[in-house]
Amino acid sequence: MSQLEANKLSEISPVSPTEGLSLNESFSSATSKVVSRREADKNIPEGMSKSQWKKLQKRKRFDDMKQQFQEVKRAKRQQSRANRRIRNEELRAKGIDPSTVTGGPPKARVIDPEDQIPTDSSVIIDCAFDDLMLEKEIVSLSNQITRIYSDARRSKYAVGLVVTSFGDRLESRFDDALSQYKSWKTGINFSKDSLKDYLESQPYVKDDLSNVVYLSADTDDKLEKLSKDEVYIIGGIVDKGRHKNLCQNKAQEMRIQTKRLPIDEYIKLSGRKVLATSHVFELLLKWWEFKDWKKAFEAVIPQRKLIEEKSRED
Ligand SMILES: C[S@@+](CC[C@H](N)C(=O)[O-])C[C@H]1O[C@@H](n2cnc3c(N)ncnc32)[C@H](O)[C@@H]1O
Repeated sequence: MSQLEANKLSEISPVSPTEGLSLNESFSSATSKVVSRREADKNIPEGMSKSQWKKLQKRKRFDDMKQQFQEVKRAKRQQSRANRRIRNEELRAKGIDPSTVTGGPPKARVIDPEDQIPTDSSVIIDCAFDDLMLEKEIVSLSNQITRIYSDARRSKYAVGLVVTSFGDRLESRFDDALSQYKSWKTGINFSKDSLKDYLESQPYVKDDLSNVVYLSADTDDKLEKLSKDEVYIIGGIVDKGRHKNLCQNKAQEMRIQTKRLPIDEYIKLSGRKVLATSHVFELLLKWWEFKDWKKAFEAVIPQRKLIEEKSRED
């Protein structure tokens, strides 16, 4: 880090108004506030009631706090910008293009659907596992779906995107905290239908389901490439590995073929090679872009998890 950058960081380090005060200092600061409020009560302007005066003082305190809060926010923004600059410089020094690394520079803008290249393929996020998740996992899944929608709208390639079995706590979470989803008219279809009912209602799905692939980490069959006219299903669940074979078994019962991503070849993950729903979706989009798994993994999976080219060849 250059001295200039270090100076900048120390200048903007956010400190809350009471941070660094001892308990005694905080107490005496609070006590002095009460005293000064009493003092202030003596200054009630003529013609103003005590409650009007209190309201006015409260408003003033709120405005002061708001200003402090905004300053802290601004400082945090500046700090993360500075951090990003440093990180990008470090990546460039290693010969890595920061735009190819997750969490790199700002993402591409939303692309007009008219300008996206059609892949004639679809992705279904199967969300039939509401009762298997903890509350915080529902929150995580809803955030992942938001990210999936955003990635789909920024991708050069268009895929049909559907969420099936949309209901229960997942729907409530969207209604309560992510209600903007109701205005997502293009790019994603939230369907209450189960996976089975949805597939049956779609003319592009073959009767024998031969153009449908359920993605699962629990199969030996590798997904070598994506093809047009195919439907890829990703399990919409966050389970921290509690429910092994869940989607594999469901697909088998529905007579849908399963395929796994060719992870072993490209990333080092200890144990089962299970990725988050949103990462899998992003990988599919990147495959369409590069037509190459290696490049897709490099663009999506954090650098530290990628197997170095050399050790891979060894
Ligand atoms: C967090 S995982 C869910 C794991 C869950 N226990 C299961 O049975 O699939 C979310 C979904 O991402 C997809 N997925 C994750 N890792 C994968 C891999 N290595 N290959 C193919 N699909 C994968 C699967 O569709 C999976 O259901």
